Amino acid sequence: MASVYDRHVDLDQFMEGVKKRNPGQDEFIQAVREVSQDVFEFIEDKEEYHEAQILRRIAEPDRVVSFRVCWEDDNHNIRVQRGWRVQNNNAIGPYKGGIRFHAGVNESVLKFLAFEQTFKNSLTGLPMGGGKGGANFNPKGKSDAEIMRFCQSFMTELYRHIGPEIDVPAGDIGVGAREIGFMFGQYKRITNRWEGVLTGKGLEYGGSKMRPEATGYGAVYFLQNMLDHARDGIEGKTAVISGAGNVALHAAEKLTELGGKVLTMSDSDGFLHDPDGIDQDKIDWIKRLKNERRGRISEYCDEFDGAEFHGDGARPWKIECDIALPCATQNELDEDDARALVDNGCMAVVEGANMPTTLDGVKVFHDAKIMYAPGKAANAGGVAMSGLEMAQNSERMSWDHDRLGDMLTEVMSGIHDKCVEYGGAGDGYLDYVKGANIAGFKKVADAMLAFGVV
Ligand SMILES: NC(=O)C1=CN([C@@H]2O[C@H](COP(=O)(O)OP(=O)(O)OC[C@H]3O[C@@H](n4cnc5c(N)ncnc54)[C@H](O)[C@@H]3O)[C@@H](O)[C@H]2O)C=CC1
Ligand SMILES: O=C(O)CCC(=O)C(=O)O
Repeated sequence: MASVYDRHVDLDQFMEGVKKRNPGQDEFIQAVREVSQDVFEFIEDKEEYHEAQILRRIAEPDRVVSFRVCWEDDNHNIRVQRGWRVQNNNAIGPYKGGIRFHAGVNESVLKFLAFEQTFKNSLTGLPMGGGKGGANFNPKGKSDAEIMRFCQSFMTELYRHIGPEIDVPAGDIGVGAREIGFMFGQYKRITNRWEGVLTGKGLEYGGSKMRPEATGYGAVYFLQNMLDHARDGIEGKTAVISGAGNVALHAAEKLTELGGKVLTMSDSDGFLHDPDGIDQDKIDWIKRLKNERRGRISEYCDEFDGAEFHGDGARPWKIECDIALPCATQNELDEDDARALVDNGCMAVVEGANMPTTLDGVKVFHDAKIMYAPGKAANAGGVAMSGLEMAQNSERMSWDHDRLGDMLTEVMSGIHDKCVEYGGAGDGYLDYVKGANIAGFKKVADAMLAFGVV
């Protein structure tokens, strides 16, 4: 048995070590395995990466901070939640990544997200390291005042760990413009500093145009690049989308604009199927439902004739489509779902969410040789726009919509190019997972080599 210090452990021995060091952290172990299988192949004949134990170091967060978040609900009950910030790696820039408020948040989920973010941020070409944070707080059904008190309490601890040159959080599930506003206000109050410490801010106080749209639009631009590469296009294609949040709605909007027909959207209660297509007017209605009335997606079927709701947490993957865009959460598309998509003729899967497909599901897509873009490549438009928000804050300027739109399309096609460069499978199939993993790894690894043993 090789020791953990042996620089020539194989993939299985490496993963045994990861499992031992991170007991019970299934999501984190899954994310490390997905990256490691490609990176091991890439570094096979590259002694410098083995010697410096680079992969082992990237898979060990620089630090994980956890803290108590105490707040008072509207009935004057004292509530206690746990908050975290995982600072995974800052080799190429300040830690950067969203904050998630969701009942299912735990250390494993945030470690997997921070690990993935490290490679994603590297792929954007911008100087950002990888981090992620959040709390096991369920915002569903909470009043605005409760959300404000929770955000203020969360920031009252988090502020000491972040800063524009240290770690710059943003939104993620359960954290949108409202929550970023409350957290930014509290940071400013505590520190007496106005600085670009968060991204996804409102336009009145340093936010970037295009940030709300960037993740969903970027995913569709990535799809466009994939289809171009295969000499095809979006016009006339049907799409199945999960989620009804920031990423899902903007992906639906851009797909519709480019001539695609969106058939489904979902939330944790289930999914709606609208065979007539969810057009821009319907998307605007869902935006108001989710962002203003904070209602459930099932209400759509009371409003629009011909749409059907599938409840009990049902997922939309059995609906026949050309394209699938999982845009809700991790592990929402398993092996059976993947098989249903392939059997129904789906030609491309593009991940708006982070790690929405299980490892067995990914294998189904690869075996069937359909186009499959992992989240770290396809949903990088959001964090790329956040990087541009940081740049605008640093130079005290605000760039216009067209300039930012052009930069977003350039970043997405740059990521596609990197996947093409590193993702060739030898038989003509383009393995986007391999391409994204290797290109994302190489930049971070080379920076770490330059620093020596730190
Ligand atoms: N907001 C951003 O800029 C980025 C978000 N992402 C990823 O995209 C995904 C969605 O994030 P956002 O749209 O920002 O969040 P959001 O909070 O705006 O929307 C999340 C959506 O997912 C649904 N959802 C949450 N948990 C679920 C569950 N257990 N089962 C089924 N549906 C569930 C919610 O009902 C909601 O429709 C996440 O995986 C996030 O990490 C990735 C890159 C950037
Ligand atoms: O904009 C950001 O900093 C983070 C976005 C994010 O959380 C993600 O890419 O998963």
